[in-house]
Amino acid sequence: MDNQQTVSTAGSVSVPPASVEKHHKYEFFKVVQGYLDEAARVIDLPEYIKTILSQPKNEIIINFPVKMDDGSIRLFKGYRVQHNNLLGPYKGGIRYHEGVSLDDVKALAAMMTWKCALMNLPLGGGKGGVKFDPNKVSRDELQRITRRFFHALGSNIGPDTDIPAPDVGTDAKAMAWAMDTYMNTVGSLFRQSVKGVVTGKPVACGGTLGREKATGQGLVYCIQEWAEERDFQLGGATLIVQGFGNVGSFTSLILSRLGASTIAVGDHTGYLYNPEGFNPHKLQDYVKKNRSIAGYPGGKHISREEFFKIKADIFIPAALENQVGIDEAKALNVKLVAEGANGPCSPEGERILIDRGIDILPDVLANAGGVTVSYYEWVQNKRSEHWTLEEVDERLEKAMQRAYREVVEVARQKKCSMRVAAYAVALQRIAAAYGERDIFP
Ligand SMILES: NC(=O)C1=CN([C@@H]2O[C@H](COP(=O)(O)OP(=O)(O)OC[C@H]3O[C@@H](n4cnc5c(N)ncnc54)[C@H](O)[C@@H]3O)[C@@H](O)[C@H]2O)C=CC1
Ligand SMILES: O=C(O)CCC(=O)C(=O)O
Repeated sequence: MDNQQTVSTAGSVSVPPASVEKHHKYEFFKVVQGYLDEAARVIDLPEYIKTILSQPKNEIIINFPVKMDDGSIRLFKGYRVQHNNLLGPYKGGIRYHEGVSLDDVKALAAMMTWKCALMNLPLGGGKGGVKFDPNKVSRDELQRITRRFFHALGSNIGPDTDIPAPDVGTDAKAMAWAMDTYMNTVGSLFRQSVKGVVTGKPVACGGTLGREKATGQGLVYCIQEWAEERDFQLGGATLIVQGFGNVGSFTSLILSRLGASTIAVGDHTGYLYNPEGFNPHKLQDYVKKNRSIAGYPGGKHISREEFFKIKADIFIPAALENQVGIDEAKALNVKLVAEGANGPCSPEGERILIDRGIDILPDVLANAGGVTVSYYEWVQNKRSEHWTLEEVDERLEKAMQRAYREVVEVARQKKCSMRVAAYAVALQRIAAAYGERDIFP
């Protein structure tokens, strides 16, 4: 295969040439590093640990060719960033999106390190992505892109090395292709069945019950904790939801069972408003068939600006990073922003929300249900077990409640934001592990 790989391993092996990435307008990795700095100050993190965590361990960039339906060969750029594996194998999703860049993937990989540590999972942080628009390729092309990418990743991933999962633009089907590719290449060398090389697989090929809805389910458990603390009734509450893919649609659906209604939704094609509330089942089915909310009957078309001004109780950002900047934060007319997406609020946006008294459930806590159930899937694969949905949900509920309460307690003690507190809890766990190892004798 005609693949080019650039692998850098901090402190050893090869140092890659200076990044050829175009300078990204929103420097997501810098933003995440800013939160790391803040949390490090709050807990007095030893400087050497901050130094180690300030860059990922490995940044893998792969240019790989794929045959398209018209017979042409197109070159794709894929990334896998392995941020830290102190607590366990690298873990994190694979994103297919036209905007994917090394900077984004680095930021998202670092966030996986904090998320797994916060949830007390024996996993580290990683993230991957391929830069293309999955809505503009056929199903067959999507399969060939996935198989070529995972073939090229080769033994850089593995059930005890680095375990990918779905993220924006990927789903259970993509994970089935990924697992099959791995099993027929690297896996076959060891003659081993290695289902645990990816999570978020279809249940029929080793996935767990409850993973598809897990991020939305975890977000709802978190929102329920917030509601209980505030004596806020979710029955009758109103939501606005940006992004109606996996996370947005399941959050809307699960909250509807608690009596909350989604009155506005938006995605990459536009925004819709329905003061009577959308039917989340019907809308989810429509999006599964049509790949977007475009053309869905029963809602009034509104602009993005109008969407952010709608009066509601809760805003669920479930699309991409940097969606709530200064203007959106000034416009939002809600009590709570529950971050389903990773990095939806810019630091400036967050500051304005806090000043306006709007609560924020930060991403590394709020959307950690996905990776937590991915961990359950990995454990089931290792033990050759099948857990019931009730067992998965019960464990997830307890895990989210524990993490929520821990973060609230640190935020109270240290008088810091929930986000900084979430980072602080994660960093304390990482610092304890580094401390015990005496890595610089
Ligand atoms: N899938 C998972 O288990 C987890 C996902 N997340 C995060 O949640 C967010 C959403 O992920 P998924 O639901 O998995 O992806 P998805 O691909 O299923 O859905 C993404 C949604 O965002 C919308 N979108 C894309 N660009 C947009 C734009 N410019 N403006 C408005 N909407 C736009 C899409 O139309 C789609 O509705 C991402 O930030 C992801 O990293 C976080 C934890 C786990
Ligand atoms: O389930 C996983 O391993 C990854 C989830 C993920 O990518 C995320 O939490 O952002």
